[in-house]
Amino acid sequence: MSATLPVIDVTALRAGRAGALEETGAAIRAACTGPGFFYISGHGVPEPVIEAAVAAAAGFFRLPEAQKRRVAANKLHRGWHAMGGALMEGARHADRKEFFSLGLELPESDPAVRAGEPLRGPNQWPDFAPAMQPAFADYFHEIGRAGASLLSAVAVSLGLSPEFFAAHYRKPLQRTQAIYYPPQPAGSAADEFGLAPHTDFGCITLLWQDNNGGLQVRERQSGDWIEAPPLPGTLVVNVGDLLARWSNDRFASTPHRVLNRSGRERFSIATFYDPDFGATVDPRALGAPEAEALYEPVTAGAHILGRFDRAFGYRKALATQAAAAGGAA
Ligand SMILES: O=C(O)CCC(=O)C(=O)O
Ligand SMILES: [Fe+2]
Repeated sequence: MSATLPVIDVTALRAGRAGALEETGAAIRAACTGPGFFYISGHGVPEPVIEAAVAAAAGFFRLPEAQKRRVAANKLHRGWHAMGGALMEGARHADRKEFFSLGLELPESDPAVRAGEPLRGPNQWPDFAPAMQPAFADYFHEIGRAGASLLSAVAVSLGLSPEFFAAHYRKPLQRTQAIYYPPQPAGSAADEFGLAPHTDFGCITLLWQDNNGGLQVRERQSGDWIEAPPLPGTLVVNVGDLLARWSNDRFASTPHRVLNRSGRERFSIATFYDPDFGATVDPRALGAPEAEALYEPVTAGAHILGRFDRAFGYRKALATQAAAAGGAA
């Protein structure tokens, strides 16, 4: 018998109906202390916004590599990440995926950018794929609203005021990534994946996936990999390491992976809805008594950068360049 992940309708939550925070919060608590994964329906991201983003991404990924390389990921993590650039911790093979990453659009004049806060600044839009900017700016905005609304119920599910997270999400480190998975080649090894088993780095992830399937989640009790199949009109939501840590491990950050055996191109859009760079993530702030706190406080930015440095080839290259520049000086 295959286990199924819960579907939580967030329509009432978004509408601000009486009792919705508590009801949705209870369902979220059950899901996050259980499988660590759930679906949301009624998320409010308009279907045309999703369709436009997916169409733009498909067009972009099908362009020649030489063209995509013109927006190769910069040190702000913005732009195109080529196949082979991401190696999950503990994996033997790099992921068989490409992705395009954007974040909060901040002008060079923004105080955080001027202060040199890592990962902050403008997005890197491909002028040769002009549909990308309008489509993904819209998607980023809409999915961010869905994330903020969801977090109000997550806060209640943790016994906090609904506004708790908003104070830590003034300039969120939200990263939205359009991902392209080519079909898994026949005869590939058992440890080759579109996306190798991993846990997400940040707080909460909202994922749109196409109809091809391929996302698998590790069931916590059995250790079995179960499918998280596409369900029309839903997003998949999961807890990341930073929220597990904040919750003092009351919430589970569950390993998951992608294996695109559909024989077709698979597209998804993952949004890591993460807090301000300087947000302090401390289980004590969520009520863990000092004697029971499992983790030291960490800033969201330091944690996420640390995980980036271990997973992404472009960051290793940057570190090598910086070391070489330092050595030459
Ligand atoms: O593409 C998917 O279905 C999953 C993406 C994911 O888990 C990630 O990007 O962290
Ligand atoms: Fe993930």
